[in-house]
Amino acid sequence: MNKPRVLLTEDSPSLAAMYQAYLRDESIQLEQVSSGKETLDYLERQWPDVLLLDLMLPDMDGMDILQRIYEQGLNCSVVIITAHGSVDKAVDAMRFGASDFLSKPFDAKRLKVTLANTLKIRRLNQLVHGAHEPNRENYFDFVGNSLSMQRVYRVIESAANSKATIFVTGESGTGKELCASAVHQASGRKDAPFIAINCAAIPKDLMESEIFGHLKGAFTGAVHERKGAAQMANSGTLFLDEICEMDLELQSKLLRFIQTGTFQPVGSSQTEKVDVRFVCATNRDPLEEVRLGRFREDLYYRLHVIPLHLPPLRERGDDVLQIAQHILMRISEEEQSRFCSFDQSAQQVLLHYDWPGNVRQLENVIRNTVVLNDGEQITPVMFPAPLSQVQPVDTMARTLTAELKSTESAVVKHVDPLWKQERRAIEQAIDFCDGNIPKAASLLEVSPSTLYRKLQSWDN
Ligand SMILES: Nc1ncnc2c1ncn2[C@@H]1O[C@H](COP(=O)(O)OP(=O)(O)OP(=O)(O)O)[C@@H](O)[C@H]1O
Repeated sequence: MNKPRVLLTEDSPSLAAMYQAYLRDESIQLEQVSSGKETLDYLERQWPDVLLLDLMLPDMDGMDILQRIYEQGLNCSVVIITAHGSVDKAVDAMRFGASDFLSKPFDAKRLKVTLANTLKIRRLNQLVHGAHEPNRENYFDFVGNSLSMQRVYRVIESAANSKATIFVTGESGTGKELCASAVHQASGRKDAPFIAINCAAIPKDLMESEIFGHLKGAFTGAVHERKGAAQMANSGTLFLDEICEMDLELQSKLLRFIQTGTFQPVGSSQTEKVDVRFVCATNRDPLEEVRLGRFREDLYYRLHVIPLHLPPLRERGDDVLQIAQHILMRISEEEQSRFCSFDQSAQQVLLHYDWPGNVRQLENVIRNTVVLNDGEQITPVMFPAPLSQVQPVDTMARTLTAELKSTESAVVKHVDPLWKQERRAIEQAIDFCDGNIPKAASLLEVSPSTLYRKLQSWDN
């Protein structure tokens, strides 16, 4: 299990060092920042489980930070640190959702107990919240109510309203773009544009202009000024699919854009600023790509704020049937076909196939079946290969039972006498040892003379 993440906002270096020393042995990931701006920057990128927030900051009032967390509904518990005796402030802070407060000066024990209590209450709240969370049959365009997908829906739901980047991983065809679109639709940005860019599909030379736009005449063929995805996604969400395929040079420009929100269209010396929420996705292992030098480490850490893994279809249990039915109805309508269900055996095939291409492959299989066949109910023979070669489980069970029965009857009907079985075993051992009788005898754990004697008796 991941250790809880705790952010300490304390501008005094000596106090920060002292609190860090107090918490050195706790099982937490502790990070520290020194100003209000650093805290807000951090919260844009990720949420700590607990924020230990000093209210007296050099550049802003800690209450403003607390208020922002409260208004944005960020899922982060806040313990405020107040100057000695400022009880009113503490009361105000509790009104804005602070979980607890620490009045300076406090000792190690007080800090540890407060933090432990806050984490405990947080865990309990999550449990209670989880228990009351409805199990969703669908979520935006997702179909499926498996446990693994409930977790995905929950992460999208809680992260949607923050600006933190969501990094979606998962095999090809698992619904990563669907996920990005759900994040957008669940967020306060839903009325602004959702712009998706596939970093693998656009030629390297055009990618920069695709993201940042270009001025007229910026390069050969740039006959008109053109807006890029960054400008089009202003106030909305920018989805960067297959992010690991992006050229390294462009990765550094993207990093700058993410850090500052500013960029220059190709051919322009003017800087533009936009407000964009990023979601990115890859079907590769991003850390492995970092290790291989194909994905910038700093960009990885900038983007990998809220990781979200989409499980492959084969790990979603019965979801495959619900998704298949949903897709069948859609495709039947598009193709004006009469198909409206799968028979029992076809359902068994769908459930037991491995789906290496996930939902996209399922879609292709269903379209192929609907287009090339006619009827109301899909049966296994209608499926294209390799599905048509998958034996439905009931057929598999019947075959297995038949095989077992034939083996049983073979045992019952053809029991060889012991001397025959012994002879067969000895002959096999001698064969195995290329006629070397002492060796065969040693494998059979008898003396060579026993073998010679038996061989002689069979000759007679
Ligand atoms: N749970 C689901 N319910 C219904 N349809 C789904 C589901 N998951 C994926 N799909 C559909 O499957 C297809 C593939 O989904 P999507 O393009 O989002 O996958 P992807 O992971 O982004 O693929 P790739 O890695 O190849 O880019 C889409 O048509 C999408 O609508």
